[in-house]
Amino acid sequence: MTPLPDFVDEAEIYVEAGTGGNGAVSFRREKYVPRGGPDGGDGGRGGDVILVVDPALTTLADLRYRRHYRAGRGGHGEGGNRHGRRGEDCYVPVPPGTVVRDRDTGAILADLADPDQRVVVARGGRGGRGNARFATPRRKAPRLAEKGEPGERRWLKLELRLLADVGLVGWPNAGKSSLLARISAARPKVAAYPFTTLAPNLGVVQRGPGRSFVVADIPGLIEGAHQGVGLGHEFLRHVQRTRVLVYVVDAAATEGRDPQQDLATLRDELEAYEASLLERPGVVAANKMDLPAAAAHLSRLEEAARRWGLELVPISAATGEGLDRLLDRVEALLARAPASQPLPVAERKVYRAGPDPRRVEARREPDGTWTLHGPLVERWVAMTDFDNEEAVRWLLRRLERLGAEDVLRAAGARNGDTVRLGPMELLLGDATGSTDGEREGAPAGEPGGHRGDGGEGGSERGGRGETGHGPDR
Ligand SMILES: Nc1nc2c(ncn2[C@@H]2O[C@H](COP(=O)(O)OP(=O)(O)OP(=O)(O)O)[C@@H](O)[C@H]2O)c(=O)[nH]1
Ligand SMILES: [Mg+2]
Repeated sequence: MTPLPDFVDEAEIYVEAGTGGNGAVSFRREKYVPRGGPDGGDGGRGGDVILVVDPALTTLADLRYRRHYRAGRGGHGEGGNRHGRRGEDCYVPVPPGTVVRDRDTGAILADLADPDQRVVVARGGRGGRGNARFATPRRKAPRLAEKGEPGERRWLKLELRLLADVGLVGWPNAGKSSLLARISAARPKVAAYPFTTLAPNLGVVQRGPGRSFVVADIPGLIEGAHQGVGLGHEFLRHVQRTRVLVYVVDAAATEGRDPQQDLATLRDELEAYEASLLERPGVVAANKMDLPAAAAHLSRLEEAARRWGLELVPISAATGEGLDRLLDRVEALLARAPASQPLPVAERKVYRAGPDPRRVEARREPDGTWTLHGPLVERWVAMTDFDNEEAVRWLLRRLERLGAEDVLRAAGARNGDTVRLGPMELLLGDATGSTDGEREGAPAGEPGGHRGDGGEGGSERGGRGETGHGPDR
């Protein structure tokens, strides 16, 4: 049998959410009160592992190199009813079209087709409750606090499926590849579709501005494919994702087969795999019409097609005859075909994450200073004790990871501009410069003022999947 083509892109990764922080055992200490009430805060929730669709990605190749993804642990609670901070989430970028399964149960967790979909695949553990929560009228001084719960962990199996609009199906040698080459090569604007590993089988057909669709040339179907014979299921799985089918039939019967029978068996195979495939809009391309033998078969093939409710277009991938008509027809079917259906998702535990909390915006205030906005930024700034040098440094590192400086500069901020973070004012400087250069940019009048930990050169960082390692994973 033909070896499996590099058609299915797969990867297995291990995801582990952060453990919740422990609750604290602590008692208030006040003057003249020998022993105050319990004031141990709760531990923070562990971070989640979140898959994020990144439309710039086209393969799962990156995930084969880095296989373990862990989110940060929640902070421990502290005295004074201070709760631990939430563990940092870990983001794993995946290409559109990624189907996510639990490796061990096989259950489909998500079908990530939308360009901005995000899904939590491992939830962080709950933080433990501090002893303040355990006080009762009878037990005023509880000496116990909960431990944080472990985060979810599991192995995932990721599969990249084609998201082609049109699938070319047919017997080996019917001329599917020739057809694809022809409709892709005939127009100079056609670009190789960027799925590198899948490139030989995918083409973008561009019929005019804004009128393009993706065609998949699917390896030849043979009888028994639905049982896994030949490329079997691999192939049929991809057919499932297309919206329109083109049945490519060798009308000249060059292999000595009966074209009419070919079409019938083709339909049988599709039906046996999944009956609904028969209802998918389709058109029969009677290929090889340039060969004299073809004419004799045409009327019977046409009749068979009509019985299935399919229109037939005679073509020749060799000469180009009939291709415009075929593509017109395909376009018309696509216009009416429903968008491809996502796969049914098995597990309800998985939820869709909200909008990306990492997004940062820079705003220019009326007084000419800059401020940063975004869910994470705002939370962090609110959380930071600006009198604590360590805390401020922590905040700046976080902001650097989010690419805050790039955002500021993209928004028009220049060296020497002031950036306000809570009560602190920073001067934007040249991060690549020497330490001397950095001194220049030291904020004026800020006790123990800081700048973004300059040396780490922000823009390359904080990218793919590298985020989210908590402090003590
Ligand atoms: N005369 C003629 N030959 C054709 C035409 N289209 C394809 N062929 C020939 O038919 C043979 C098979 O073509 P392919 O395009 O490789 O067929 P395929 O359907 O992709 O085959 P598999 O990949 O094996 O499933 C090649 O020798 C082509 O040159 C056509 O319109 N006219
Ligand atoms: Mg081929």
